[in-house]
Amino acid sequence: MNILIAGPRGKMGSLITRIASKRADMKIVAGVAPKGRNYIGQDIGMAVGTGERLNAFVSDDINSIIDQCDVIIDYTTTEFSMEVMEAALKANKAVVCGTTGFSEEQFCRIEEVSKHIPVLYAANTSRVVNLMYKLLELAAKTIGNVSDIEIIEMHDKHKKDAPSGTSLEMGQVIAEALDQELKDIAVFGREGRGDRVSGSIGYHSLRAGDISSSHTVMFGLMGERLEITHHAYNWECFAQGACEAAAFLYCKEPGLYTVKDVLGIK
Ligand SMILES: NC(=O)C1=CN([C@@H]2O[C@H](COP(=O)(O)OP(=O)(O)OC[C@H]3O[C@@H](n4cnc5c(N)ncnc54)[C@H](OP(=O)(O)O)[C@@H]3O)[C@@H](O)[C@H]2O)C=CC1
Ligand SMILES: O=C(O)C1=N[C@H](C(=O)O)C[C@H](O)C1
Repeated sequence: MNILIAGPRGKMGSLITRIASKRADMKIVAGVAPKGRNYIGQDIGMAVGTGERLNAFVSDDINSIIDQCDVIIDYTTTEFSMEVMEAALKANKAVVCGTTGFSEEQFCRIEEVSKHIPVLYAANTSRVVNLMYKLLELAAKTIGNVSDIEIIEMHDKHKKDAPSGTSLEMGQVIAEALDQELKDIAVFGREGRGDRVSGSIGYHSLRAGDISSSHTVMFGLMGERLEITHHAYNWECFAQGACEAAAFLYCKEPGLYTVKDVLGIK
C-alpha cells in the first residue's frame, strides 16, 4: 500500500517513516510538511535522517500529492490534521490519525468525515495501552463506585496538549463502565485543594524532560489502592501501532475505526 506521511520531521512522523520504510507491505510515496521548511522538496529518507533515499519527496501542498497514496498517517497538530481530513475526504483516501488535543467540534467533524472515508482515530496506538483500557473497564465495573479515581499522566516538556489524549480516552472508558458522562465527573487541576468529590475522576498532568509517556490510573479505597500503569520508554510502540493501523485500514469500507478493531478487542 502507498503511504503518505504527514509531518515527517516530527517525533512521531520520523519514527513512522523509518518503520514504514522497512515494511514489505508499505511504500512511502510522499511526505507533507509546513510551508517554508528547508526540507521541502528533499527526499523524505534524507529529510528524516534515515541516510537512505526512499525516492519519495516532501511537499508543502497535500492536495498536489494526495492522489499518489492509499493511506495517510498523520501525527501532527489539530489544525493541520483537520486540513488532512478535508483533503482525504475530497480525494477519497484513508486516514490514520493519532494527533491529540481536538475540540469536541473537531471530533464531530472527524466523525462526519468518517461516514465517507475510512478513518482510524486513536489517541494512543500502543497495543498494550489498548489492553490497559480493558483492564480499566474491568476495574471500574468492579470497584469504580467505591473508589476515588485519579489519572496521573507524564510527558515530555514539549507536549502541547494537557491532559493527554490517552488520559481522556481512559476517563471515557471508566465513565462508560460507570454509566456516566465523562464531562459530568472529570475534575481538572485540583492540585493543592482539599475538595475531592466522591464519584469524580481527578486529572493530573506532569511535563518534564524527555518522558515519552506514562499513565497511571489509581482506584483509591480505604486501607488499600489499585494502580494500573503503562510506561513507554520511547515512542516506538506508538509508531509501530500507527503502521499496524495503516495496514488494517487499507481497502476498508468508510467508517470510524479504533485500535480495538485492529486488535480484535471488543
Ligand atoms: N496516538 C498516539 O499514540 C500518539 C499521539 N501523539 C500525538 O501526535 C501529535 C504529534 O506529536 P509529536 O510527533 O510529538 O509532535 P512534533 O511537534 O514532534 O511533530 C509535529 C509535526 O507536525 C508538523 N506540522 C506542523 N504543522 C504542520 C502543517 N501545517 N503541515 C504539515 N506538517 C505540519 C511539524 O513540522 P516541523 O517538524 O517542520 O515543525 C512536525 O513535524 C501530538 O498531538 C501528540 O500528542 C504522539 C505520540 C503518540
Ligand atoms: O505526545 C505524546 O508524546 C503522546 N501523546 C499521546 C497522548 O496525548 O496521549 C499518546 C502518548 O501518551 C504519547
